[in-house]
Amino acid sequence: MPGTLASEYTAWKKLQQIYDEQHSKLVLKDLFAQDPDRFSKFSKEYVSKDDPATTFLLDYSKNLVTETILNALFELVREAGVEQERDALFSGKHINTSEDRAVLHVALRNFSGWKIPEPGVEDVPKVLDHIRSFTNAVRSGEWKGYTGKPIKSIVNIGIGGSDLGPVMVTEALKPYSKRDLEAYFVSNIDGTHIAETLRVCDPETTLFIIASKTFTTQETITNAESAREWFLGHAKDKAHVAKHFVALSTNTKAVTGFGISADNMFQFWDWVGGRYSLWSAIGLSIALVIGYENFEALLRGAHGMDKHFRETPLESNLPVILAVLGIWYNDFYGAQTHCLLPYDQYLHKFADYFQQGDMESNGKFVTKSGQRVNYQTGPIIWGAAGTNGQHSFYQLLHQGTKLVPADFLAPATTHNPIANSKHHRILLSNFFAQPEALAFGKSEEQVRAELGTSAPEPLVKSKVFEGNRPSNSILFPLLTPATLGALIALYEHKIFVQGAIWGINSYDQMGVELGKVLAKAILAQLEKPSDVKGHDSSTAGLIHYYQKYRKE
Ligand SMILES: O=P(O)(O)OC[C@H]1O[C@@H](O)[C@@H](O)[C@@H](O)[C@@H]1O
Repeated sequence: MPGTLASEYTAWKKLQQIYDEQHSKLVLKDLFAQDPDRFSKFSKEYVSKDDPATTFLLDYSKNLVTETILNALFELVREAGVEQERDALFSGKHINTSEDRAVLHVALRNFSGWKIPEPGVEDVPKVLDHIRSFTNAVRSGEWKGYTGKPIKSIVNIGIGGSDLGPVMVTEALKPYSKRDLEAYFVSNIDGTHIAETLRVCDPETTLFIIASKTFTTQETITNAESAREWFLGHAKDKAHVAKHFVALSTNTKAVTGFGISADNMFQFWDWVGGRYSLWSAIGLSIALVIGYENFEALLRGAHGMDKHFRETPLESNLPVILAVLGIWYNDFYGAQTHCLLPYDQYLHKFADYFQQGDMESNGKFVTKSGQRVNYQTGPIIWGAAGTNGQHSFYQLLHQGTKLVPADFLAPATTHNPIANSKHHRILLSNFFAQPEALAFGKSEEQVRAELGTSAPEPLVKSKVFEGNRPSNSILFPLLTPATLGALIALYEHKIFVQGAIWGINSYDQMGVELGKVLAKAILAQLEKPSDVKGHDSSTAGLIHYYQKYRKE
């Protein structure tokens, strides 16, 4: 319930007691040995009600849980009022309380006609139509640049939620992309990012997409201004901007002020959070790259998961299951991080994307009612595409001193079955082997048997894998737009459930503000040492050192 600290719930206290009494006895090897049905009990197949081809298997049997623990976790979900909060989300209640906003990314992919009484929702189909017609015009070559040539490159200029979703999805769905349309993404204020991008672009055939919800973000506006300057350096006439610059924003005034006409603006609304915005106009670059039909399939895939989340009882509700498992490790085992490990090169930006999705949503220490929490909230999200991670940080996952719960994701079939799918079989053998190794390890006896009795003791010890390290596995037939949509929505709703249990507002991002304000003040002081005022000696010392070397 809003206003209650999670640690005050009866179910939370019960979970603490269970943890204290049982955790040393929760050994995966034993749990599997004791119950031959463990896999079938603790795995679920998702099949979209709208499209049975959108399906995946979630195996959560390799977690340090029993039915009793899961039941206590579901009790926690009920006691925290997550179901009521979920209904509030879908009905457009202003659950982003600090900003007094609805949270309606689900309205951007609402193919069931759910009634959501929030201004702007009725305009969603109009914007989708705008995306469709513009995308078709650019992809067919009908949309021409200022010298009459079709568009060959698009440059999305945006940061955070206005960058990471399009980057992740266009990478993930590359097999569906128009290969003769190059897509670039410029986010960093570091001039290197825009400079290196412009170096390979031709002003006659490049379309700039300025993606910013607020249209005030310093990085994006500065990069957009530099892009416009570069463009006008070639095109000369300002009238040509209309053929080469479009904007994705909620802020019409700032967009037209920048010189982009309202006709070239794709609208969205303040109820779309930046990190939940790839489904909105922010997804224009995705639609351009994969085509409108595939973009819609992505949205439909997500909508299927919305339905599942809204309608499925807690015990079978996949986002809820992932959320409570996360809570169990984060709040009772004291795990600090959560690892996302897609065994799919196309998903190599998946962890980066959910780093913002999860950490900006749930990295909060006050509840919605302003109390300081006395428990851990959002985990640190990290990860890499398999098998690269195996040759890098998996050492710590297997033998380090930290508990790192992990999600493994993989497609059963590949878009690139080269060498008769030999690569893919090797990839998948690793996808199956790693969770097994993490869970069951290798005992000292096994090591001794392998090395023989004369093996030095330190060598034996160094080869032991304690095991008992938990993971989820998600296996899907093929990475299609709809499957990707379902997977993203799965994690979005997981984040929602966790935030609701912790009682925090998952939809504001106050923590990004202070640094921005300080940077603004410092920017005005960078010229002369005598301007540097009001800082601690460390910050002042750093600025003074910079000033010794600064060049125009
Ligand atoms: O889309 P705009 O408004 O440029 O914001 C871009 C990003 O800015 C950051 O400071 C965060 O607030 C993110 O949530 C947001 O996605």
